[in-house]
Amino acid sequence: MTAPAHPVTPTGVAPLPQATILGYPRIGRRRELKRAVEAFWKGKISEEQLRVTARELRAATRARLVELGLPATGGAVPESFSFYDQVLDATLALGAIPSRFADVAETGSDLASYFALARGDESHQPLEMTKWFDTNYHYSVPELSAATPLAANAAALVAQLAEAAEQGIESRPVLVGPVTYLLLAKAADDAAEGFAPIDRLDEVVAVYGELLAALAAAGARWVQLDEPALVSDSLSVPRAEVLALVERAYTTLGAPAVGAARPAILLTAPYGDSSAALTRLGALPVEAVQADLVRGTLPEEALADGSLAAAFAGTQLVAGVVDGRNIWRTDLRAALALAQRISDAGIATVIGTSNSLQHVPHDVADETKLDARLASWLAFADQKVTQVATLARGLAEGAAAIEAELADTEAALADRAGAPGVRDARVRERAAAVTSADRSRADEGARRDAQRGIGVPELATTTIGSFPQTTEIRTARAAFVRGEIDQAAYDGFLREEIARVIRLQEEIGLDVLVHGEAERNDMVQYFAELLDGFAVTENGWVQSYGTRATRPSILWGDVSRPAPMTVAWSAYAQSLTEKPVKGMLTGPVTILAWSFVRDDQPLADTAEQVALALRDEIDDLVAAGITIVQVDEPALRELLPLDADRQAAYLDWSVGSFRLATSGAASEVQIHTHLCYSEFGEIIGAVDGLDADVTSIEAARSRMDVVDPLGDHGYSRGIGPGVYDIHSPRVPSAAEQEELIRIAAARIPGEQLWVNPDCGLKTRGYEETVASLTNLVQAARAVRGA
Ligand code: MET
Ligand SMILES: [Zn+2]
Repeated sequence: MTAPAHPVTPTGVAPLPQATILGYPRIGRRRELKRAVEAFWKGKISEEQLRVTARELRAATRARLVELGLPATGGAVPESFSFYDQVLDATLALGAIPSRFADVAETGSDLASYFALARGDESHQPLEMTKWFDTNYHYSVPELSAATPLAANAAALVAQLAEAAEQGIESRPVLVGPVTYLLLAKAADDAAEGFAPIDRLDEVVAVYGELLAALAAAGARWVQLDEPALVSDSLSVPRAEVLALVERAYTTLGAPAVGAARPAILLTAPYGDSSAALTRLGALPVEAVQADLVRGTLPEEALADGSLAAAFAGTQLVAGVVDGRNIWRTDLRAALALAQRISDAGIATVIGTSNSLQHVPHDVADETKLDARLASWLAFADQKVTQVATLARGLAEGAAAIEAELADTEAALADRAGAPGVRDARVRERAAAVTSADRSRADEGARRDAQRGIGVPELATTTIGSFPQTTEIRTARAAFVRGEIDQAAYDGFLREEIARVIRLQEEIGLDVLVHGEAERNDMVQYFAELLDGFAVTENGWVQSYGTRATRPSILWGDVSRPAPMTVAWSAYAQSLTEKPVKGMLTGPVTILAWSFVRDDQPLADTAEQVALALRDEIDDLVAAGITIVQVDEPALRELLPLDADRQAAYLDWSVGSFRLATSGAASEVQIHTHLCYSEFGEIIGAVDGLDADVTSIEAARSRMDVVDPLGDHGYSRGIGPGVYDIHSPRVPSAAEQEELIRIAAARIPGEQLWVNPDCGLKTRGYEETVASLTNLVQAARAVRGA
């Protein structure tokens, strides 16, 4: 026999089964992984013990997925485990250890270097962390230069495949794809001027080729490569170019060198609309392509004229019809109809999720305290897997085969639509009556004059709101939640805490004080618990980064405010001091961004309802003697759609909701807002559009970089660029903070400039906080005196 004339492609590999998901939560149903990893960091368990826990968790996940209906063989079960972060996993698989970590890589075990990259150590700053697409998940940013080593390391992926095989499961390894990996990476500090990580695409693709060969040798039938870069207009290269890069990478990966083998490739495009690219993706030499059909749409024309089917000849299309970003039961009939249309066009169709289920909690069944009726409308990860399996059966055997499930979901959806609280006539009438006058305040000059009475000096010093959340605060809250102390005792504790924080700020000499937010477990959940229309979960944890998880609230109904939420605390704080105390609220966009939000009406409508509740809260704060109110919108940038076409509409409603919340305030009331990041180039117009009297932003790490664009934009109201980086326990000296104030003062007039930290202080300890704020006040005084 002669050598094959063409590369060994996986022709003949069994197609992907008709049901799959892109990934599954990996922190464990009771956050087992978090506990094990943190115990390992503290030296309480050994590396081997941690590895055992991780292995058990992975085994339990695979078994659960099969139990829920994914086929055990054929690659339907994804390997989506990560000790910390999937982008960091790719960094290790590529051996792309930044040069500044070379010493760690030489000495430690793989796992030790992994965590050193993630968290840093005495001699290394950790990799930077930033938000993953438009989610609230944060990944570890790869750092590359032309010299960063690259060497395939498939050991972890191969080991997982073998574990699965031992369980009798043929699983599918998952990796962030090469184009997305490089577009999310940043140039290392030691990289040459002008170097961009994507310059190394061909080399990186070669390493992916080696990884695929190793997986094929270990018996993998399928591999999943995630390329969400395909749906984003917010990357360093235009979207059309991303597609061209993907074509270049996968043309190479799809046709390996003569004689080399690879698993079948599932290329995914989660988190957005890939419809414009789908025909070209189908034509690539890969065996399956996933499209997010929740956020995205189908290319209808190409579907109708047969060109989509032609491109997908020999390629399966994984229809992401089950929403991996939200917790609602899928409308199964609509999802089936959508998948059926693809299948009817002659395309081999697989039912899938829109993205990895890592963004939703494990299981509705773990919620014992949730209202049973609300629970019946929900689907967490496990329920979504079942839905995927059900839809696959419907697609294979016809709708009649799943009629009971279709009817059951329909009944739940109908029940939800008509349930009390989902639509509240009073809330709707009020929202319908909103006019543009409700979104505007007097002009800023008039406001400035009216606010002189508050008595704020030039270069006024303040903080962002929260003071350290001490163990005593957490202990008291936990005791209250468990019913061990009563409301009166808990309130008394909080009043003492507020009094202490006010005294402390007076001693330090700050100009505008805060009450410290000790009563808040979380800046969104606190409001969710007090507003109608929200529910909170017991075990609905979702990974935010590394071992950190949050429990987003569920916004299920029309939102209204049964009673004031913050007034008693703010009024009490104000009663203790002559200085102004800022009222402190979380804005509508941030409340939506950090909750699971109803999917039966536009986000814009929901934001209006939240805004109206906040508007009433501001009225009540002002009536209680508060003269400054801060409405935090740290998530304004995060919710910006990845799709450029949708950005203007988003900015319009998000700014509109903030203005609706704040414009009821008389000119004498000073409205502040806070955004905790500095890259707001694309949204600077929107930040201006909020029309807040004062905006505080993060700026210390970038050394006030943001001040110039603000000046260029002609920003004319108050601005507080942070001079104290609260992300580390380090105490910035007065001289250092003074220098930053001077950089800003060179560009921004003193009466516009505020002096404050980058963000809230809740994660800091008291000792460092007091020292840093004392230096901050001293720095401001030095600049004022000059
Ligand atoms: C993530 S922004 C935090 C703002 C809030 N007021 C705080 O100080 O904690
Ligand atoms: Zn912040």
